[in-house]
Amino acid sequence: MSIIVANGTAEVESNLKNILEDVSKVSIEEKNIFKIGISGGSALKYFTNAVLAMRKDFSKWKIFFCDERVVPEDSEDSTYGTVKRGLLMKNIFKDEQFIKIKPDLNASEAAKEYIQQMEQYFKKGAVPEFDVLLLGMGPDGHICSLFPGHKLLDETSVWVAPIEDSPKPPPCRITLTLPVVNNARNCIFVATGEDKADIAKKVLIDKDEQLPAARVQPNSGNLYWIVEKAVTKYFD
Ligand SMILES: O=C1O[C@H](COP(=O)(O)O)[C@@H](O)[C@H](O)[C@H]1O
Repeated sequence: MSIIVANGTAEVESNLKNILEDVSKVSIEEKNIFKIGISGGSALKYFTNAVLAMRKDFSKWKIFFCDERVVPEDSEDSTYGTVKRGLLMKNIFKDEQFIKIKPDLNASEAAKEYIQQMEQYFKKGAVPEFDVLLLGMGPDGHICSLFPGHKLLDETSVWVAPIEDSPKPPPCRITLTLPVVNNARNCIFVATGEDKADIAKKVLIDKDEQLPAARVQPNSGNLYWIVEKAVTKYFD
């Protein structure tokens, strides 16, 4: 595990940019495609700024969602909608580069349909291997839409699961499951702000596996934590 301590959010973004540039180059050289899963919330803002700072050809990128809220695309809660209102409009990516949910389905149907879309990009019968999963961590230690104490944390039978009782609104979402998260070639966390200091200590120092973020332990991939200095307040 690499913990990168950044002085402020601009440094968080530049570290993220550097890692994304390196790993996307490797994936494209090896396979002619780069498959990344992005998270919502604060991670999305850092992803957007990192991408905007890159001057490169993004045509080989395929962008999936680590989790998505089952809401209309024009809702502020829609992660795809937020991307669309930002990066797409700036002509950085084409719409067809995004593998997005069908928001008119219910959560259970949307999760099944998302798996079908993923099957076009990953080997059927094997756990999908993302090149990168960009992860955020909620103040309760949740990742994707996998919350502490929720039964979905132990879900191993599907790649993508529905959740209809998310403790954080909106309640209906779909999420990658932990076996998929831990099969990624690179998991990159970004965590900023003093309000994440307490949970970061529990995850990174105490390694409390009740917390979803502490259960991100890639099978053979790399784990990066890019944290703002304020997040490390209780590390000593
Ligand atoms: O609801 C969600 O929250 C987490 C964490 O968000 P943050 O704003 O505290 O960083 C996010 O990673 C996840 O994708 C999102 O759906």
